[in-house]
Amino acid sequence: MNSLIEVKKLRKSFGKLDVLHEIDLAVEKGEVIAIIGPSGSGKSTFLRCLNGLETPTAGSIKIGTHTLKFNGKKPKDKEIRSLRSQTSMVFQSFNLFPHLTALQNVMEGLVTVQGMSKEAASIQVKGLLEKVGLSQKKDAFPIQLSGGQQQRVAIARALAMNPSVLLLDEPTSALDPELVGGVLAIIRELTKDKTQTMMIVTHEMNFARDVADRVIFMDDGKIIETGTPDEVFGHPTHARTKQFLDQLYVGIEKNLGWGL
Ligand SMILES: Nc1ncnc2c1ncn2[C@@H]1O[C@H](COP(=O)(O)OP(=O)(O)OP(=O)(O)O)[C@@H](O)[C@H]1O
Repeated sequence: MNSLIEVKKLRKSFGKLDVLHEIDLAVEKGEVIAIIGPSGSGKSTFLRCLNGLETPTAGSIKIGTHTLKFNGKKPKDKEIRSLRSQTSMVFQSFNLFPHLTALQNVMEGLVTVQGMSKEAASIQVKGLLEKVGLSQKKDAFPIQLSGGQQQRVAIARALAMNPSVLLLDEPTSALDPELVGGVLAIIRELTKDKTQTMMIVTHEMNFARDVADRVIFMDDGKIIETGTPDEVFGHPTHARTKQFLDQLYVGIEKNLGWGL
């Protein structure tokens, strides 16, 4: 079958540090994938490779009809742009432009990357601010918004580009605990119509269990186990997955707040 995303033998090293080891993965259109795993296992690096923020050392990435092969050399700007045009990323730390309002932040890519007029862009994105519950805040600057509201603007901004795949890198990790639920609720809503392909790196296990079609457990730069949420959380087959989940459960028993 022709999958929307096909990653083959993807490797990434930073100098002598091998961070991703031959990752193979196919993702179907409309699939919601949650990527879990210990700190430093390469989850963010993997997402960053998918949208061209990091250049893989070897392997290939196909998204839609574009395939990029990596051989240690810097890819052409045109090739990177082709990856970027199909992916939008939501970062842990929002990364909004401080001098632009919420509405202007959401419009920015349409105007500067896609060359749309400001009038047309503002009409197109108004519905998106509504979707993330922020139409009342369209003229607010990031500093006037809570972290949760800023992240919701960042989600609207990512959606504005109409990406083939939405990449979310620990979207609630930088938020105060009371703001996490609101942002997760927005993402949960987005997963409901099963049209937007999404890959979400998260430490929120309950959330992953709820929204994902498939959970991927990464450790040490490899995909160790993949399956439905019930399979991975309920009946993990690999010892490392079990150990990781057991550690989380011990964390909860000690009330360390792992978001389960
Ligand atoms: N730009 C970089 N230069 C050098 N090493 C890096 C760079 N980015 C990441 N690394 C290293 O790559 C490894 C994987 O990091 P990565 O952030 O992908 O892990 P992660 O699973 O997302 O971790 P976390 O859950 O803590 O965010 C780590 O050892 C990290 O220090």
